[in-house]
Amino acid sequence: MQKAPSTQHVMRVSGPCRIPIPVACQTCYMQSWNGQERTSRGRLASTSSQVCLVPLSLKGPIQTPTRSSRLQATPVVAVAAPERPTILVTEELGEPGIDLLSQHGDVEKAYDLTPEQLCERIATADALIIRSATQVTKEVFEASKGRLKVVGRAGVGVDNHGCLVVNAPTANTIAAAEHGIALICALSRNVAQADASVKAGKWARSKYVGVSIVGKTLCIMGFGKVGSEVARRGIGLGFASVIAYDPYASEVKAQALGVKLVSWEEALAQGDFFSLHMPMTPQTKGIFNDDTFSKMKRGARVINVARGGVIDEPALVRALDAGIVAQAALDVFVKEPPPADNPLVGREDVVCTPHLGASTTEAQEGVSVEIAEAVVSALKGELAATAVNAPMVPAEVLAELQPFVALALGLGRAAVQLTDKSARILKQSDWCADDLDTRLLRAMVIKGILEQITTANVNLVNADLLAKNRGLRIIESTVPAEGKEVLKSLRIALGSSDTRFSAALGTDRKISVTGTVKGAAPYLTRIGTFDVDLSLDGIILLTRQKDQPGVISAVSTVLAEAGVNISFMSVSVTPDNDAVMALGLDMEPTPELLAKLPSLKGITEFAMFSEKV
Ligand SMILES: NC(=O)c1ccc[n+]([C@@H]2O[C@H](COP(=O)([O-])OP(=O)(O)OC[C@H]3O[C@@H](n4cnc5c(N)ncnc54)[C@H](O)[C@@H]3O)[C@@H](O)[C@H]2O)c1
Ligand SMILES: O=C(O)[C@H](O)COP(=O)(O)O
Repeated sequence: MQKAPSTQHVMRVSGPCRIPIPVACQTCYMQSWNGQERTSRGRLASTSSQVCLVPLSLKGPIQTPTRSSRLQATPVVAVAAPERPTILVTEELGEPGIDLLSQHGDVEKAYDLTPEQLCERIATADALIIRSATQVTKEVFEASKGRLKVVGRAGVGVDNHGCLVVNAPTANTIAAAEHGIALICALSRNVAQADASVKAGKWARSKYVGVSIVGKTLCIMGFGKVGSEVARRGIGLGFASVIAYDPYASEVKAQALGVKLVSWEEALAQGDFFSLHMPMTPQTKGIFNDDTFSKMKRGARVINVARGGVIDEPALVRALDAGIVAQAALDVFVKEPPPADNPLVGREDVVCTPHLGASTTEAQEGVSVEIAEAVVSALKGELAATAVNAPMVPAEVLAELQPFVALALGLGRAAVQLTDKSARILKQSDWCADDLDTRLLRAMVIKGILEQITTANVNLVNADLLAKNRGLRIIESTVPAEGKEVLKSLRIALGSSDTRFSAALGTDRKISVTGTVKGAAPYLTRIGTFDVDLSLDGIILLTRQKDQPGVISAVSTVLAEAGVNISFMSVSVTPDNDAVMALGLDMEPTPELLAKLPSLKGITEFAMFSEKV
């Protein structure tokens, strides 16, 4: 790809920085590698925004994307970090990824394991990195006995194991699209068959007369990352028209690329070359069946670089035999590798490759880094942008919720340190309750509560399950607030008769703490019925006293004598002279110091909690 002479198109890096993933230009949707410079350690470097490198000649008509088309859904998850995790890699991974993983944990490469061997090895692994040949079954999760925290790549039904699954969703997009194009060309000109024939000593020129692409219609089935890149390249190849079927695709994106979105029936009736790019789901399983093939033009060509299971293989054999499908090119199969008796493999009218879509040097380097960064970030307890078994939160919403993540965690920690029972979360928001997807915040509240009373790693995947297992009932409600903010405040109420600080009881007799975000920092604004104003950071000492002269100085003197510095203070007084004082301390007071507090004049109770866990 050459540098465009002049363009204002800007590439936005949606993943964490420094991952060499292809990113889409926000204006023309062209994907390019986000960074071509190598750092001194050989890694690809990138910046968070850069100029689109796509030559203008390759760009489709330009449309301004809508707000929704710009929103990228981002799954977010945090898991707790083991000190030096063991990372088991069961399939070949690029060296840049291995290097990165080795900086954060002990990497064990163990290729070609049998399912039984995988179950044995998994018992000592905190993270597992796989490619498509490794099946992570229920047995594998059971054999891990809860030690496995994250699987890098893919998995089904793992939510109940509380194990996060992350993948590398973008780094092989271009490679797969290029393979699709390679197969279209190979198919139309019989490249593979002719090559085999020459190598077998033949010179069969008339046998391998091909068909031209010019004047034909390329039909993209599944207009996602790979599909749209095949479409763009298809236009460059000279197809007369490129159409796409994808019930969920953006019209704006299609228009920008010069692709016409059509119905299922129209697609089948109009396509000459069908390039399949939909994921394997219950809806797409065997979607290319007898009925589908019967609706195609006679002599259609089918290219599958997606998943073998979207084609009903016996139906494709019948369609080839009937001449409805003239040729097929298959990179993927229902069972991989295909068994020797798979009738498709031996046919002259079918070109096969062994699941090579992602197999370019560049893509594998990119994938290795993308997955390594995702696994390391998950193990470090950071928000994992490529989690696949976690709720999707649009990037824009995530940006607005982000400051509330620390608040939710802090309030959960604060509330449970004042008691420990079931929780009620009240959100004050200007957003309609249905629009406010706050599963992330709920998970953080649960994490704040549970991490003090269990050793379990709480994350977005397992939070609800762990809460349920601990008998922690979470009730959420939202009250309207004025303004445009996504959230104004959060109130956590814990139902308990077992109160360590009775001033924290609200009018509903529940331990309650309320907070907000000020300048991106979490603040506690109310404890029980007392208004406070303190940053949720570090060690906090709460005292309750009669509002009378000398109490504040007595407490500060005791602290000062022990060398404990007060970083901030907030005092709230009710009309009947009941007062709560909140003090931020630079260091944790000793038990001896705390024992002196009840004897100080006016102090009726105190509690201390830490926001450093
Ligand atoms: N052969 C390889 O080595 C290789 C490499 C990369 C990706 N893949 C596969 O290619 C496929 C596409 O990957 P991607 O990264 O573009 O995914 P993607 O999620 O970006 O795109 C998939 C698209 O399919 C659409 N879709 C979903 N259900 C559909 C349906 N019933 N009919 C039509 N369209 C439907 C979605 O709306 C989406 O736009 C996946 O199956 C992926 O596993 C294979
Ligand atoms: O799903 C994918 O990313 C592709 O099918 C590539 O699979 P591979 O990593 O096993 O080549």
